[in-house]
Amino acid sequence: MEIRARAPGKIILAGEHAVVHGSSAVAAAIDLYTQSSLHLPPPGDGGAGGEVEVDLTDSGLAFSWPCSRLLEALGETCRKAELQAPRPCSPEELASIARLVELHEIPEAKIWLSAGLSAFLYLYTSILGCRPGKVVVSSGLPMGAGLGSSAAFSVSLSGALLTAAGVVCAEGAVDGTEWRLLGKDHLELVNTWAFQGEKIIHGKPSGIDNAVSTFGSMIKFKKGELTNLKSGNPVKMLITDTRVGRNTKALVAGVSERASRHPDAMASVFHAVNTISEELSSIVELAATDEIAMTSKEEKLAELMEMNQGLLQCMGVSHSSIETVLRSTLKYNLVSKLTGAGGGGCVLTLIPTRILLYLITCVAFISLKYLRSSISFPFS
Ligand SMILES: Nc1ncnc2c1ncn2[C@@H]1O[C@H](COP(=O)(O)OP(=O)(O)O)[C@@H](O)[C@H]1O
Ligand SMILES: C[C@@](O)(CCOP(=O)(O)O)CC(=O)O
Ligand SMILES: [Mg+2]
Repeated sequence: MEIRARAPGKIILAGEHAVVHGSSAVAAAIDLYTQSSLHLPPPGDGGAGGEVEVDLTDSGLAFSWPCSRLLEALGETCRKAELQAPRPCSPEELASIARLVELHEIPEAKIWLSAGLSAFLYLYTSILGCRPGKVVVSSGLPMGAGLGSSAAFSVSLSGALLTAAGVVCAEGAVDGTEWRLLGKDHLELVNTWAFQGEKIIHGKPSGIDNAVSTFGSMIKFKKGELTNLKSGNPVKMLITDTRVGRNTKALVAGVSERASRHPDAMASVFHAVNTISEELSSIVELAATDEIAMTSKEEKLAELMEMNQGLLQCMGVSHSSIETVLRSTLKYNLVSKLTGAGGGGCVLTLIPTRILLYLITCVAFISLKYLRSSISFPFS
């Protein structure tokens, strides 16, 4: 039996980090996905002699554990958890999982994979028990770059595993693709499991990344509550990857440490971010029908993004590579902000309609010129 599930990455338009401390944030799914393909041998095949395998195709590494070894190390977990209400991974269980991951020598340059492997082992053994099987993971998302690869990994894995366990199943088709969607209740369950995976990778996630990866579209998120945002006119964003690697867990912990050193100052910063996210989400929802409204909507969005970036600098999560992108885009009067945990990773630049119209006019002018010269050429 083979089950395939995919989940998208995301951008955060406003509110990263502050959302961990209770502020609102706004995020949107993007069309880059992580896909998990689960292969299960027929029941009875492999048995106690079988293995649990994971093939991480993007990093070119594969790992496996004999089922008997997993059963010995995890005991209770391997008797399968209550699937409708996942329990958090206890520190003892996480330590046992970490020891299982350490059985493999992961190259130093790819040691960051160990958090993903721990999340994999937790999700697999909690949902399917110590049953043999193989998962092949592939992704179009850069890892550790702020586009939510950790959440897309946990969501796609949870989707495939819960489908195999028979507790969720796909319903309607996604327009124009070979993919089918899960119903609302099933998505809720996938989201709850994926959050447990994110906790293993991030330490203290807000839940926004797994929520937007599970439910898609554009959302406002505050203290676990999700509101779908209906955006009349889509805004265009350029995503620049600084290619500076960083780790969300460390950056989130750094902000919490700063908050405990300066509780009042940081509470004001988080409050300001909350106001920005609230205003941004209401602007997104304003149905812009004509050109003037769209322009003023973009101007407001740009200003809010600029203010949010300033507050992210206050939190200590910007980086010289991010500042370079900010300066470069500012030369063209374009506003940018980091997205995700910062410290490197990706930067968003709002591309206003005026620029798009300008580009379209340029392309039209060039093709017109080209047309003229190609027509006139034989006569000249
Ligand atoms: N396709 C994948 N295969 C294995 N691990 C993954 C994959 N995608 C994400 N991860 C795990 O998630 C981590 C990156 O998550 P994080 O630091 O939160 O950055 P982001 O979510 O912005 O990409 C990786 O170091 C790895 O442990
Ligand atoms: C910094 C944070 O707000 C977003 C992290 O996103 P990413 O892992 O950098 O894609 C953390 C969180 O909300 O869990
Ligand atoms: Mg992440």
